[in-house]
Amino acid sequence: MSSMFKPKDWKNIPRKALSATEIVSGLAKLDGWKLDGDGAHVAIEKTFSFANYFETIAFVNALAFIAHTQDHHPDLSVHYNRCVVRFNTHDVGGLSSTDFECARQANALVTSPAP
Ligand SMILES: C[C@H](O)[C@H](O)[C@H]1CNC2=NC(N)=NC(=O)C2=N1
Repeated sequence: MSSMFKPKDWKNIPRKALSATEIVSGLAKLDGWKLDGDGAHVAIEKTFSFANYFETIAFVNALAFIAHTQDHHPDLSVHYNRCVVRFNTHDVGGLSSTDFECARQANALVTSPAP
């Protein structure tokens, strides 16, 4: 299997739930993401908008690639011209740095690089 498809192996990487302070400072660095829910169901969420269904599904496919390589899977709500993306880490019963890293990568999919 080529390394580009190799999922991250979390077995020997300790993960912890972020504190409220860490969550607030993480969100401040992420365009368009907000906090939703609480307790073990707390999540970060963003609605990505597109011109049509084709663009929406192209985004979903690119996001699936990120989810696979990170071995971290968002909840998705897919509509004609938008996709609501929610990350949380069920392994820690809250939010971890992986949620923020995946959210950063999701944003990068729709952000054009500086000229
Ligand atoms: C064993 C496997 O790596 C874990 O269960 C991964 C899979 N994908 C996951 N996805 C999300 N969103 N949260 C997790 O805690 C999580 N854990």
